[in-house]
Amino acid sequence: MAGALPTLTQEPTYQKLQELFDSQGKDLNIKDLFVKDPKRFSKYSLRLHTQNDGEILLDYSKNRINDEVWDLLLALAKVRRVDAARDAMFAGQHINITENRAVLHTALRNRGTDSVLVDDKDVMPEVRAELAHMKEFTNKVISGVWRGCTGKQITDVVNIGIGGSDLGPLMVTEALKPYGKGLHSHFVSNIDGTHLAEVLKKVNYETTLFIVASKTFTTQETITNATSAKAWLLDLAKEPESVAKHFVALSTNKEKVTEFGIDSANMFGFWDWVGGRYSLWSAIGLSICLSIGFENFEQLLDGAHYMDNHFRSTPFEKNAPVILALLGVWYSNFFKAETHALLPYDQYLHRFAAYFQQGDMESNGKFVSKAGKAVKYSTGPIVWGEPGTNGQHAFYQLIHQGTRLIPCDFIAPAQTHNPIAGGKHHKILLSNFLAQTEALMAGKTADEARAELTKAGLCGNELENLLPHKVFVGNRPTNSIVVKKVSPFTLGALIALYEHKIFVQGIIWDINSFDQWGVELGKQLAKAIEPELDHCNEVSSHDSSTNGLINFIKANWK
Ligand SMILES: O=P(O)(O)OC[C@H]1O[C@@H](O)[C@H](O)[C@@H](O)[C@@H]1O
Repeated sequence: MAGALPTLTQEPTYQKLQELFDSQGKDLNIKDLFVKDPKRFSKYSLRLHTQNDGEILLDYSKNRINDEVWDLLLALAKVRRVDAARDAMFAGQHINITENRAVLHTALRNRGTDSVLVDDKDVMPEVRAELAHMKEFTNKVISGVWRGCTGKQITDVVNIGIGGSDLGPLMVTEALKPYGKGLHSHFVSNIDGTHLAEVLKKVNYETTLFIVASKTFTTQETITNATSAKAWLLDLAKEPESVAKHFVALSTNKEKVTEFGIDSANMFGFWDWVGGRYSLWSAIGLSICLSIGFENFEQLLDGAHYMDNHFRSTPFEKNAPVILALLGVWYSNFFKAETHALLPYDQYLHRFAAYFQQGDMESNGKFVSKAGKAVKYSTGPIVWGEPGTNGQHAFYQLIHQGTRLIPCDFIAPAQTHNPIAGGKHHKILLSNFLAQTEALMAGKTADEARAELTKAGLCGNELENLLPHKVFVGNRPTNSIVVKKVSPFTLGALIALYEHKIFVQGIIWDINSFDQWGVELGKQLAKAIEPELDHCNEVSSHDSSTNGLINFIKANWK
């Protein structure tokens, strides 16, 4: 076993990167780099050939890197032993050290014949059995063999879950709407009664299937929502037996599922080595299966498996997740960029950024190293974004002319599922995507702006006053990821690409990307406050702000 690594900032390669950043890296200008090197695009882009869904292009040439920087970043991945860490994950080692668990969402989409060992046991037979159960159930519901308590066919599926038990299924179901098999999908996550109430207004109890999705089956929001949905059903159906026709559970906790009143025959299981935010590939994906059919779900798994193989077997310089991760480290740790924008130019991907807010921020939003020491460098960025072109008319102003550096990933499909108006919409959409990355990189100099204003007839003070506002400094970095079409396969590959990017960054930052203790404190305090809301007396046990808020609410909520 190799010895412990120095802390990141003591790592000689990191220190060399810092020197390089100070001496020249911070001043690299992407536009100049393109002028100097006509082959820059072919040098800093990758084309991944997939079996059946065309190529995936990753263009990372519009970044503030040159060969020297890039070689050192690649060297950093090597000295931080990303390869050994990756192999340990795929081998089922307990890399989630604070929970003493393996991290094996990759086993869920292991489409080959290889076995995957966790604590010396091959988990693949169980994984395949669970997939077979999901397939059987999906086919029964879609074909109408599975019927509601009054004999009617299921038309609506309501997934009740939160966090990883909601965001993935919701994002994928939305992204793959063109592959829908006819069932209407609904998602209830928020404890706010409005969420459930609004969904219940839209559905008929006789034709609705509720999926209670919770890894632990103890999450307060999910259990409360599921209990209210069950009460709604029983109120209308009258018969307790109706629950068996209208409720299924996705969980690792059989005991709690049974306690809730769902027959274990209607439970789809998974395992503690599947993290919540990596669980859409497991039984948690049942609502995806019901939306797009099991064959398409398998395509999603195939796409992710394709990316897993790419990540496992490709040298770092051609390895898409490693490339994205290193660029993120360059901007977070050296340029001190605080955020990272995900900008899909595809309306179907409108929840993509929201999904990776959990994927990235819950994984890498950590301030202590694996050894429990406070780190002295930035870890996970703030992830955000909206689909183009909506974002352009909202926050792109700040990306172009604000004072902060915001590295952006643009994601676009060459083909649309909706080529309406003879493809005009898609052509405009893609032109905007292409123009934005060009504009962010090239900017507009004062001379260019002056020439434009002069041409428009301005002169004198009027021109001089307006001029600085018309300048774009440019040099804003972007990655572009282009797929042929957003299909189940390409989406699976894209999601796995980002999962592995997050993994690589977690290794470089020496943090545990697989726990989420930071969500617990608020839950604990909420449990203490809840009974206080029932007391008639004013509350005085907290700080004066929290007391004031509680007492104001108590005085006004009834
Ligand atoms: O699936 P469960 O057990 O209901 O958990 C839902 C979510 O619960 C949150 O508390 C966690 O931060 C998430 O990671 C998790 O996905």
